[in-house]
Amino acid sequence: MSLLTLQNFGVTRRRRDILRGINFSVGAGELVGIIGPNGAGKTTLMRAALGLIAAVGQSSLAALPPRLRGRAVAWMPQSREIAWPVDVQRLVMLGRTPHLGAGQRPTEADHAAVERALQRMDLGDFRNRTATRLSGGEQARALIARALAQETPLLMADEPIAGLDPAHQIATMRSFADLAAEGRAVIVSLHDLGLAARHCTRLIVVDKGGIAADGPPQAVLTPALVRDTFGVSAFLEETASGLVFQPLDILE
Ligand SMILES: Nc1ncnc2c1ncn2[C@@H]1O[C@H](COP(=O)(O)OP(=O)(O)OP(=O)(O)O)[C@@H](O)[C@H]1O
Repeated sequence: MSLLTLQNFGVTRRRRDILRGINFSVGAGELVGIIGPNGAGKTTLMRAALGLIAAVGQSSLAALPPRLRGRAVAWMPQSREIAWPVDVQRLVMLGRTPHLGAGQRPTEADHAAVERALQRMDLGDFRNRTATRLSGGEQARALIARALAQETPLLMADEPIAGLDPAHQIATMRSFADLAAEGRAVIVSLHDLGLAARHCTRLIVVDKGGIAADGPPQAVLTPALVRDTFGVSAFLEETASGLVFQPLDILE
Protein backbone atom coordinates (compact mmCIF):
# COMPACT_ATOMS: atom_id res chain seq x y z
CA MET A 1 0.00 0.00 0.00
CA SER A 2 1.36 3.41 -0.94
CA LEU A 3 1.77 5.87 1.95
CA LEU A 4 3.08 8.68 -0.27
CA THR A 5 2.76 9.09 -4.02
CA LEU A 6 4.19 12.01 -5.96
CA GLN A 7 3.20 12.45 -9.61
CA ASN A 8 4.69 15.01 -11.99
CA PHE A 9 5.60 16.86 -8.84
CA GLY A 10 7.65 20.05 -8.76
CA VAL A 11 8.39 23.28 -6.91
CA THR A 12 9.11 26.69 -8.40
CA ARG A 13 10.39 29.52 -6.24
CA ARG A 14 11.12 33.05 -7.41
CA ARG A 15 10.50 31.82 -10.97
CA ARG A 16 13.26 29.20 -10.59
CA ASP A 17 12.45 25.46 -10.90
CA ILE A 18 13.83 23.97 -7.70
CA LEU A 19 12.29 20.55 -8.40
CA ARG A 20 10.58 19.21 -11.50
CA GLY A 21 9.19 15.95 -12.88
CA ILE A 22 9.37 14.06 -9.56
CA ASN A 23 7.58 10.70 -9.55
CA PHE A 24 7.79 8.07 -6.85
CA SER A 25 5.75 6.11 -4.33
CA VAL A 26 6.74 4.94 -0.87
CA GLY A 27 5.02 1.90 0.60
CA ALA A 28 4.76 0.17 3.97
CA GLY A 29 7.98 -1.54 5.07
CA GLU A 30 10.37 0.94 3.44
CA LEU A 31 13.08 3.01 5.13
CA VAL A 32 13.88 5.56 2.44
CA GLY A 33 16.94 7.80 2.62
CA ILE A 34 16.75 11.04 0.66
CA ILE A 35 20.32 11.98 -0.17
CA GLY A 36 21.96 14.64 -2.32
CA PRO A 37 24.41 17.55 -2.10
CA ASN A 38 23.69 20.79 -0.25
CA GLY A 39 21.00 22.80 -2.01
CA ALA A 40 19.83 19.83 -4.11
CA GLY A 41 16.22 20.19 -2.93
CA LYS A 42 15.81 17.50 -0.23
CA THR A 43 14.10 19.75 2.33
CA THR A 44 12.01 21.41 -0.37
CA LEU A 45 10.90 17.99 -1.63
CA MET A 46 9.76 16.82 1.80
CA ARG A 47 8.06 20.09 2.78
CA ALA A 48 6.22 20.29 -0.53
CA ALA A 49 5.17 16.62 -0.35
CA LEU A 50 3.66 17.39 3.07
CA GLY A 51 1.76 20.35 1.64
CA LEU A 52 3.74 22.90 3.68
CA ILE A 53 4.84 24.85 0.60
CA ALA A 54 3.22 25.37 -2.79
CA ALA A 55 3.91 22.80 -5.48
CA VAL A 56 2.75 21.69 -8.91
CA GLY A 57 1.61 18.14 -9.67
CA GLN A 58 0.13 15.68 -7.18
CA SER A 59 1.12 14.68 -3.67
CA SER A 60 -1.17 12.14 -1.99
CA LEU A 61 -0.33 13.67 1.42
CA ALA A 62 -0.77 17.32 0.48
CA ALA A 63 -4.20 16.37 -0.90
CA LEU A 64 -5.42 15.26 2.55
CA PRO A 65 -7.36 17.64 4.84
CA PRO A 66 -5.01 18.84 7.63
CA ARG A 67 -6.63 16.79 10.39
CA LEU A 68 -6.30 13.53 8.44
CA ARG A 69 -2.76 14.48 7.42
CA GLY A 70 -1.75 14.60 11.10
CA ARG A 71 -2.85 10.98 11.43
CA ALA A 72 -1.21 9.92 8.14
CA VAL A 73 2.26 11.40 8.62
CA ALA A 74 4.51 12.68 11.40
CA TRP A 75 7.06 15.33 10.48
CA MET A 76 10.32 16.27 12.15
CA PRO A 77 11.67 19.45 10.53
CA GLN A 78 15.34 20.36 10.31
CA SER A 79 14.86 23.26 12.72
CA ARG A 80 15.32 21.96 16.25
CA GLU A 81 13.84 24.91 18.08
CA ILE A 82 11.83 24.03 21.19
CA ALA A 83 9.83 27.12 22.04
CA TRP A 84 8.61 26.43 25.59
CA PRO A 85 10.41 25.20 28.72
CA VAL A 86 8.14 22.15 29.09
CA ASP A 87 9.33 18.80 30.40
CA VAL A 88 10.28 16.11 27.89
CA GLN A 89 7.23 14.01 28.66
CA ARG A 90 4.89 16.89 27.88
CA LEU A 91 6.81 17.78 24.72
CA VAL A 92 6.47 14.20 23.47
CA MET A 93 2.75 14.21 24.36
CA LEU A 94 2.33 17.05 21.82
CA GLY A 95 2.81 14.34 19.20
CA ARG A 96 -0.56 12.93 20.25
CA THR A 97 -2.40 16.17 19.34
CA PRO A 98 -3.84 14.86 16.02
CA HIS A 99 -5.42 11.97 17.94
CA LEU A 100 -7.13 14.14 20.58
CA GLY A 101 -10.50 15.80 20.17
CA ALA A 102 -10.85 19.51 21.04
CA GLY A 103 -10.27 19.90 24.80
CA GLN A 104 -9.92 16.11 25.26
CA ARG A 105 -7.41 14.96 27.88
CA PRO A 106 -4.86 12.29 26.93
CA THR A 107 -6.10 8.73 27.46
CA GLU A 108 -4.21 5.66 28.68
CA ALA A 109 -3.49 4.87 25.03
CA ASP A 110 -1.89 8.30 24.54
CA HIS A 111 0.30 7.87 27.64
CA ALA A 112 1.31 4.41 26.41
CA ALA A 113 2.30 5.85 23.00
CA VAL A 114 4.41 8.52 24.73
CA GLU A 115 6.09 5.85 26.86
CA ARG A 116 6.93 3.75 23.75
CA ALA A 117 8.43 6.81 22.05
CA LEU A 118 10.50 7.73 25.14
CA GLN A 119 11.85 4.18 25.36
CA ARG A 120 12.65 4.00 21.64
CA MET A 121 14.71 7.19 21.92
CA ASP A 122 16.42 6.17 25.18
CA LEU A 123 14.80 9.09 27.03
CA GLY A 124 13.37 7.24 30.04
CA ASP A 125 15.67 9.13 32.43
CA PHE A 126 14.94 12.45 30.76
CA ARG A 127 11.16 12.46 31.03
CA ASN A 128 11.05 15.10 33.78
CA ARG A 129 13.88 17.26 32.47
CA THR A 130 13.07 20.65 30.95
CA ALA A 131 13.39 20.19 27.19
CA THR A 132 14.99 23.60 26.55
CA ARG A 133 17.78 22.74 29.03
CA LEU A 134 18.88 19.57 27.22
CA SER A 135 21.94 19.39 24.95
CA GLY A 136 21.42 19.81 21.20
CA GLY A 137 21.55 16.04 20.57
CA GLU A 138 19.22 15.31 23.50
CA GLN A 139 16.74 17.89 22.18
CA ALA A 140 16.91 16.21 18.76
CA ARG A 141 16.08 12.86 20.37
CA ALA A 142 13.15 14.42 22.24
CA LEU A 143 11.82 15.86 18.96
CA ILE A 144 12.19 12.48 17.22
CA ALA A 145 10.28 10.96 20.16
CA ARG A 146 7.52 13.57 19.68
CA ALA A 147 7.20 12.51 16.03
CA LEU A 148 7.29 8.81 16.99
CA ALA A 149 4.52 9.33 19.57
CA GLN A 150 2.23 10.39 16.74
CA GLU A 151 2.30 6.70 15.68
CA THR A 152 1.44 7.44 12.08
CA PRO A 153 1.84 4.99 9.17
CA LEU A 154 4.53 7.31 7.74
CA LEU A 155 7.29 9.27 9.48
CA MET A 156 9.22 11.94 7.61
CA ALA A 157 12.27 13.57 9.16
CA ASP A 158 14.73 16.15 7.83
CA GLU A 159 18.29 15.30 8.93
CA PRO A 160 17.10 13.71 12.19
CA ILE A 161 20.47 12.20 13.10
CA ALA A 162 22.60 15.32 12.52
CA GLY A 163 24.28 16.20 15.82
CA LEU A 164 23.69 12.84 17.49
CA ASP A 165 26.63 10.84 18.87
CA PRO A 166 27.52 7.61 16.99
CA ALA A 167 25.62 5.29 19.34
CA HIS A 168 22.46 7.38 19.19
CA GLN A 169 22.79 7.77 15.39
CA ILE A 170 22.90 3.99 15.00
CA ALA A 171 20.13 3.47 17.58
CA THR A 172 17.90 6.02 15.83
CA MET A 173 18.45 4.46 12.40
CA ARG A 174 17.68 1.06 13.95
CA SER A 175 14.46 2.46 15.46
CA PHE A 176 13.47 3.69 12.01
CA ALA A 177 14.31 0.28 10.53
CA ASP A 178 12.18 -1.35 13.26
CA LEU A 179 9.24 0.91 12.37
CA ALA A 180 9.59 -0.13 8.72
CA ALA A 181 9.84 -3.80 9.70
CA GLU A 182 6.63 -3.36 11.73
CA GLY A 183 4.85 -2.30 8.52
CA ARG A 184 5.17 1.47 8.68
CA ALA A 185 7.39 3.61 6.43
CA VAL A 186 10.07 6.17 7.20
CA ILE A 187 11.54 8.81 4.88
CA VAL A 188 14.65 10.60 6.16
CA SER A 189 17.03 13.03 4.55
CA LEU A 190 20.60 12.55 5.61
CA HIS A 191 24.15 13.46 4.67
CA ASP A 192 25.86 10.49 6.31
CA LEU A 193 26.02 8.16 3.33
CA GLY A 194 27.58 5.41 5.44
CA LEU A 195 24.54 5.25 7.72
CA ALA A 196 22.22 5.67 4.73
CA ALA A 197 23.87 2.72 2.96
CA ARG A 198 23.82 0.58 6.05
CA HIS A 199 20.29 1.11 7.32
CA CYS A 200 18.03 2.30 4.48
CA THR A 201 16.15 -0.19 2.32
CA ARG A 202 16.06 2.35 -0.51
CA LEU A 203 17.90 5.54 -1.45
CA ILE A 204 16.47 8.39 -3.53
CA VAL A 205 19.18 10.69 -4.84
CA VAL A 206 18.07 14.28 -5.43
CA ASP A 207 20.36 16.33 -7.66
CA LYS A 208 19.90 19.41 -9.84
CA GLY A 209 16.17 19.51 -9.21
CA GLY A 210 15.44 15.92 -10.21
CA ILE A 211 15.91 12.35 -9.11
CA ALA A 212 19.32 11.04 -10.17
CA ALA A 213 18.79 7.50 -8.84
CA ASP A 214 16.24 5.50 -6.87
CA GLY A 215 16.74 1.97 -5.60
CA PRO A 216 18.47 -0.27 -3.06
CA PRO A 217 21.67 1.30 -1.63
CA GLN A 218 24.08 -1.11 -3.32
CA ALA A 219 22.48 -0.42 -6.71
CA VAL A 220 22.38 3.36 -6.21
CA LEU A 221 25.81 4.11 -4.72
CA THR A 222 27.84 3.23 -7.81
CA PRO A 223 31.24 4.91 -8.30
CA ALA A 224 29.80 6.87 -11.26
CA LEU A 225 26.78 8.15 -9.29
CA VAL A 226 28.91 9.08 -6.29
CA ARG A 227 31.39 10.88 -8.56
CA ASP A 228 28.79 12.71 -10.64
CA THR A 229 26.48 13.69 -7.77
CA PHE A 230 28.82 14.24 -4.83
CA GLY A 231 32.18 14.78 -6.58
CA VAL A 232 33.95 12.22 -4.42
CA SER A 233 35.46 8.77 -4.69
CA ALA A 234 34.28 6.18 -2.18
CA PHE A 235 34.78 2.70 -0.79
CA LEU A 236 31.72 0.40 -1.00
CA GLU A 237 31.70 -3.22 0.04
CA GLU A 238 29.09 -5.78 1.03
CA THR A 239 30.45 -7.30 4.27
CA ALA A 240 29.20 -9.97 6.66
CA SER A 241 27.86 -7.16 8.87
CA GLY A 242 26.16 -5.26 6.05
CA LEU A 243 26.97 -2.68 3.41
CA VAL A 244 29.96 -0.46 4.24
CA PHE A 245 30.27 2.88 2.44
CA GLN A 246 32.95 5.47 3.10
CA PRO A 247 33.62 8.61 1.01
CA LEU A 248 37.38 8.82 0.39
CA ASP A 249 38.54 11.79 -1.69
CA ILE A 250 37.31 14.88 -3.49
CA LEU A 251 37.56 14.41 -7.25
CA GLU A 252 38.74 17.42 -9.26
N1 LIG B 1 12.35 30.29 0.38
C1 LIG B 1 13.14 30.08 -0.68
N2 LIG B 1 13.16 30.95 -1.72
C2 LIG B 1 13.94 30.74 -2.79
N3 LIG B 1 14.77 29.68 -2.92
C3 LIG B 1 14.80 28.79 -1.93
C4 LIG B 1 14.00 28.93 -0.75
N4 LIG B 1 14.27 27.88 0.07
C5 LIG B 1 15.19 27.13 -0.56
N5 LIG B 1 15.52 27.66 -1.75
C6 LIG B 1 16.50 27.13 -2.72
O1 LIG B 1 16.06 25.83 -3.11
C7 LIG B 1 17.17 24.98 -3.32
C8 LIG B 1 16.97 23.70 -2.54
O2 LIG B 1 17.03 24.00 -1.14
P1 LIG B 1 16.80 22.86 -0.04
O3 LIG B 1 16.84 23.53 1.30
O4 LIG B 1 15.61 22.08 -0.40
O5 LIG B 1 18.10 21.96 -0.27
P2 LIG B 1 18.64 20.72 0.56
O6 LIG B 1 18.93 19.65 -0.43
O7 LIG B 1 17.72 20.39 1.66
O8 LIG B 1 20.00 21.31 1.11
P3 LIG B 1 20.88 21.01 2.44
O9 LIG B 1 21.54 19.68 2.23
O10 LIG B 1 21.89 22.13 2.40
O11 LIG B 1 19.97 21.07 3.64
C9 LIG B 1 18.43 25.78 -2.92
O12 LIG B 1 19.04 26.27 -4.08
C10 LIG B 1 17.87 26.92 -2.10
O13 LIG B 1 18.68 28.06 -2.24
